[in-house]
Amino acid sequence: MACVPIPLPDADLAYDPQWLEAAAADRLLVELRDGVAWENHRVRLFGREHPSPRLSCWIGDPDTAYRYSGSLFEPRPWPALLLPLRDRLSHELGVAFNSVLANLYRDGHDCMGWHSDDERELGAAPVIASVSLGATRRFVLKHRQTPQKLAIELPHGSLMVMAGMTQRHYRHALPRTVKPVGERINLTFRKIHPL
Ligand SMILES: O=C(O)CCC(=O)C(=O)O
Ligand SMILES: [Fe+2]
Repeated sequence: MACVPIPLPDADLAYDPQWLEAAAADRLLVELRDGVAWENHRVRLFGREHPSPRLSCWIGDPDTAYRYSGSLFEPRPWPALLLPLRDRLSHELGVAFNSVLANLYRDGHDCMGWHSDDERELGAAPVIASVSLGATRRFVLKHRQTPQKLAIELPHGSLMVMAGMTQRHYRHALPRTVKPVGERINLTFRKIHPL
């Protein structure tokens, strides 16, 4: 299966429901869950710090420190198992990805609130390649100015690419769910331009 465009005004989205073969996705899920130094990053909301409702790890080349939600994250070195993934994405998308934010959603309570990946160090029109593993969760996008919305279920082994003006015009989120869902790991590969 190859990436197909998802039509959405003012956005540039492509999606492959089965970018990874099932066996490769299974292995990656287990190895990342057990091998990544998961941390509970703190996020600032209305001037107050809170533990974020998920576990995370910022991974990348040594010059990819990332300022996010009021904190500066120094990258952890690349685990060997992510290198073939990074190289395949860089090749397929023509982007020299140098970092990845890994998130672990332990169950349906874990989530990510509305945001755009529009930090200055990502540049004006970032390509963000999002690989999902484990439980299927709903990913939602909402236009900043119009009622335009999109919801898509991201299954095990899928790839969602956000490019062009997507971050400028849309926010996205991974909502909480009351359905009983298992663990999910999401990897968002990025290219940081050191400032
Ligand atoms: O978990 C997801 O699918 C979204 C993650 C995300 O938006 C991010 O890491 O910036
Ligand atoms: Fe994001």
